[in-house]
Amino acid sequence: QTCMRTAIGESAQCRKYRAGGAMEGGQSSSVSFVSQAEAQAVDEELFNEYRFSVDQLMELAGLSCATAIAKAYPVSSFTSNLPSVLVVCGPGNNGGDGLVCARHLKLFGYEPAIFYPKRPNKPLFENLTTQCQKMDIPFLTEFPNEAEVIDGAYQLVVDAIFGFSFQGAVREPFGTILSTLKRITIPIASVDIPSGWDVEKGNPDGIQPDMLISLTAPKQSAIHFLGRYHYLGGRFVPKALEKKYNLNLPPYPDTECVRKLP
Ligand SMILES: [K+]
Repeated sequence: QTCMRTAIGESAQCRKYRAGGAMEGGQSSSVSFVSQAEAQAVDEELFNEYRFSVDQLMELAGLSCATAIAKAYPVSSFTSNLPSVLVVCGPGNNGGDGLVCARHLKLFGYEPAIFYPKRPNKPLFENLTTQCQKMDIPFLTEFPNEAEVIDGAYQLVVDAIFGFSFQGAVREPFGTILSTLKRITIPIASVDIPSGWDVEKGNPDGIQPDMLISLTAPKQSAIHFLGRYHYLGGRFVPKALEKKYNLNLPPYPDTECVRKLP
């Protein structure tokens, strides 16, 4: 199957929205909202056919997240000198994006702290962890389970718990973490997908982030995103791959690694 979108047929139209207006020749450009299977197929192809390494794409993904956060919540917009950001990292690559994002946030002048309860036993994640430690980014040993404590200590939470491979009921310790994150009042910026949301259907009872950074292409659940800032990041998709999956990615401005979506 060369293009899974073909199998989705007409209904795919419902999952597209206007992002870039009309293209040359009168054809409209609208970014596609991809299914979980499509997101995984694009991911596999980037690694297996296009020969990218996970480290490469994770670096660009995490940098995109930090860049989008800096655009939506500039350091100068906070009253405290160093805006503190709690970055919650999950057990897969979404968590890896969170580690990279934290490192870039630190370089951008934020004061990140990381909670990383389930660490994969792989050099990639160990190296990302060491890089953060050596940049004096603290790792919390316990999650503050009172919403008020988080509200008092931080200005923003980065949700890098689950991405497009999330499935089924949330297992601990992430169930407790997500139920606390539902009660905080400071904004949440979600990496790729609001954690705990079904990748396609969303989750009306889940966390409601203020910001979503869709990586590669928005997933179908992004239709249910009601926050203020929706950004597209991960400017690494080769044109042929974009065409094969009819991603219809809107153009990024000049050399930017992110762009705002309506
Ligand atoms: K996430």
